[in-house]
Amino acid sequence: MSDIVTDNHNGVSLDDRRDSTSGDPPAAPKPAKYIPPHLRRKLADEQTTGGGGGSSSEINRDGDDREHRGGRDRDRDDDYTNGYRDRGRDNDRRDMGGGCRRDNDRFDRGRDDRFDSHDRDRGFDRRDSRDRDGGRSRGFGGGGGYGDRDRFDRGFDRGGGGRGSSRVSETGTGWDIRDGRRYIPEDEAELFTSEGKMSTGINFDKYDQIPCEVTGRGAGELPRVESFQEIQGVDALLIANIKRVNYQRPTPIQKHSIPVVLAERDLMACAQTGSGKTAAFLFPIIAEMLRMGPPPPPENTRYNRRMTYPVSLVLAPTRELAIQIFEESRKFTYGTGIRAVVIYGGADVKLQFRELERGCDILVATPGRLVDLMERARVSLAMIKYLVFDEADRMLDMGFEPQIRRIVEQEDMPDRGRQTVMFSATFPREIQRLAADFLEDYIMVTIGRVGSTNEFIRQRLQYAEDRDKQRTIQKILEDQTEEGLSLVFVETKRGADALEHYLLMHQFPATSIHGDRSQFEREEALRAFKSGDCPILVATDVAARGLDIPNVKQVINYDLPNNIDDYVHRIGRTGRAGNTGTAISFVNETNRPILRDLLGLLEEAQQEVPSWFSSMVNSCTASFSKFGNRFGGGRGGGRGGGGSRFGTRDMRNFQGGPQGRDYASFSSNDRDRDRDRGGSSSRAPPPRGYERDRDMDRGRDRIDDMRSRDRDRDDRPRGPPSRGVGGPSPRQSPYGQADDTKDAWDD
Ligand SMILES: Nc1ncnc2c1ncn2[C@@H]1O[C@H](COP(=O)(O)OP(=O)(O)OP(=O)(O)O)[C@@H](O)[C@H]1O
Repeated sequence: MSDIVTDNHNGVSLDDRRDSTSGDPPAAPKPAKYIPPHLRRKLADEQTTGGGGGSSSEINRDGDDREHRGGRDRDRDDDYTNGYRDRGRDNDRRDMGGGCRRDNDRFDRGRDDRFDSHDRDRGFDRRDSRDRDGGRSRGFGGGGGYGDRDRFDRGFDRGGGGRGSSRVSETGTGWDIRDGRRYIPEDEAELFTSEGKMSTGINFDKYDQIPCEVTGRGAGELPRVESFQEIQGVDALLIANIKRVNYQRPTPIQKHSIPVVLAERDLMACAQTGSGKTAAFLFPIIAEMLRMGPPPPPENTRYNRRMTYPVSLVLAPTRELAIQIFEESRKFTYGTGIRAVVIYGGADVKLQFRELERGCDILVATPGRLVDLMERARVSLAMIKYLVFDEADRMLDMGFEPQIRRIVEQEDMPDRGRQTVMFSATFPREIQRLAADFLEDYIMVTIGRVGSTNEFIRQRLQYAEDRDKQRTIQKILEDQTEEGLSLVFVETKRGADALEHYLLMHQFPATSIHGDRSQFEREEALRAFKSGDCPILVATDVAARGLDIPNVKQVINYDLPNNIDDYVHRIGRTGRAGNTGTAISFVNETNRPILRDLLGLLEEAQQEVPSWFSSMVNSCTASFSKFGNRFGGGRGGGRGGGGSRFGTRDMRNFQGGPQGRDYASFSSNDRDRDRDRGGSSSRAPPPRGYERDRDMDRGRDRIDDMRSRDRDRDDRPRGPPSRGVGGPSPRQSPYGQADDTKDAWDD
């Protein structure tokens, strides 16, 4: 196929043009003819039947169209000769001259050098990684079942760039001319700036020691990837971007998830905080988008210029997380022509309209704003091929389930041919139920125990009555010797304002982020925190999930959350990408709902458990132990005791459901690839016991809801009032010995 691409249709092949650049702009002004993916097969057929000339002329005709067109398109080209776009183009030229871009060059014949002898030994063949024919040329050597794909079956690539497909694709991918859009190259230096970038820590290699489990039909046959470069069929542009972000090798969640998505399977993936889940879904999705090329314009509909048809949709619970995923998408799609857009509430909707109108292939959205724009007929989900739920449990927690169900089930999103993936560090049971509705015959990848914390975070407890907390945090911040950022979590918005004020009054450079602050203020607070201008950020749970901020050295739970999953996510803002960090939690009797789970979590992570805390847990939780883990278990996680009972695993394996016959389990420990016994490819029926669990969970949800209903929207004080003057000093626990009188639960 590459022969066809580089065939000389007008005297200058793309190879010639790019190889001859060596940093200089191409000498020949006459454009080389890019053959859109959808025409290549046709051209190949015609060439083999002696009709190559015809095709050639067809391509030339396209080229002539371009040369002779006037009006709007000509204006478009003129745009590229000045200002910002000119700068972007210079970047492109510079890139083409050497460095990454040389590697990156789509038609660089030296690209196979990437497949070193090691790769060859491992049985990876040296096929053209840019083979856009898809079809049967893919695979991991060992056979991951990739070879049966045919993009033509899936309706992609028949129309190439859609409207405007007669234009020449500058990136060579066809995405940059999808929908007749104008391609505006990103500024590489700005995008890949090392400022504020997370570097991997000393523990990065330890991720490989964490046990993993892969379950689901055919789990044992899925390969795992050891390096990004060895994956066949991945576009060199994407590999170059992986180099730019300086990812040397995949993390375990990436090793196991990437092949699942590439194999067109639905996926539920769970791995510890900061272990690289974002790239675990972005990388394979973008790889697939590049391989498939842009889809044709929607059929049987009058094309609505103002309507956007993204191919991938990433849903995230909070605005800041959506922005972060969008920024990552921009990096991974750099130079590919694929356009990512982010939409979220609280921001100017007109600006978001404009961004969408410039073209949108990957849409990152918060559910509320997405529904809003769908109602305004600005976004259609009719062409969604990849659907990602990041931190899906948090979306449910925030009450977004109706919006999510509407987006997935009641609008125009295709049910067939769609791939759905869910990622989180915690997977309470209600999210596994949602998965049963949205995911089809999915693979579940679990790295470590679901909902566990990593051992790089040193977890400490500090007994503090509510009335003593301000003094306690002041002392901690004063005693802090290590440089770095401190993230302080509080329960309510009012509490955030109050603590920020207190800290500022005591000369601590603090800022805050919560739901009552304007979007501008939220983004500004994050910027000041990341840059170190305000190294103390007081936050509600809006900052608990997903945020990846380098140099956060300590997380302080000024108010502990009500459930252990939130605790896991909060402390996961430190100790990321193999770095170390500290989490300090203020504890007192009002934290009863989480105490037992917290004890189990600390023991599991081999953290020091102060004896006063063990006593307190026994004392505070004894009287309601008869309710089992009513409040424990992280919204249904069923923890309540520690050890191996912790966590929610693949429900299909636990409920005596179909898995006994149909589902396989692959674990990094036993590597038993023979356990897959075949199985149906239809949606998994609800496991036995599902209805009963649902009822139990509904009850539990109601209780949790009552306790945590919109902690970020509701300023009601939580828990009993603090004791009067004369209580224990801030740094002293009353639990020197077990106190059996403190066991009443006054819910
Ligand atoms: N293969 C890799 N090599 C080096 N760094 C990586 C790799 N993958 C991800 N990272 C970096 O690790 C950090 C954490 O990644 P990411 O934010 O995706 O974690 P996460 O698992 O989604 O965390 P959370 O559960 O908190 O959302 C990021 O700074 C990311 O750039």
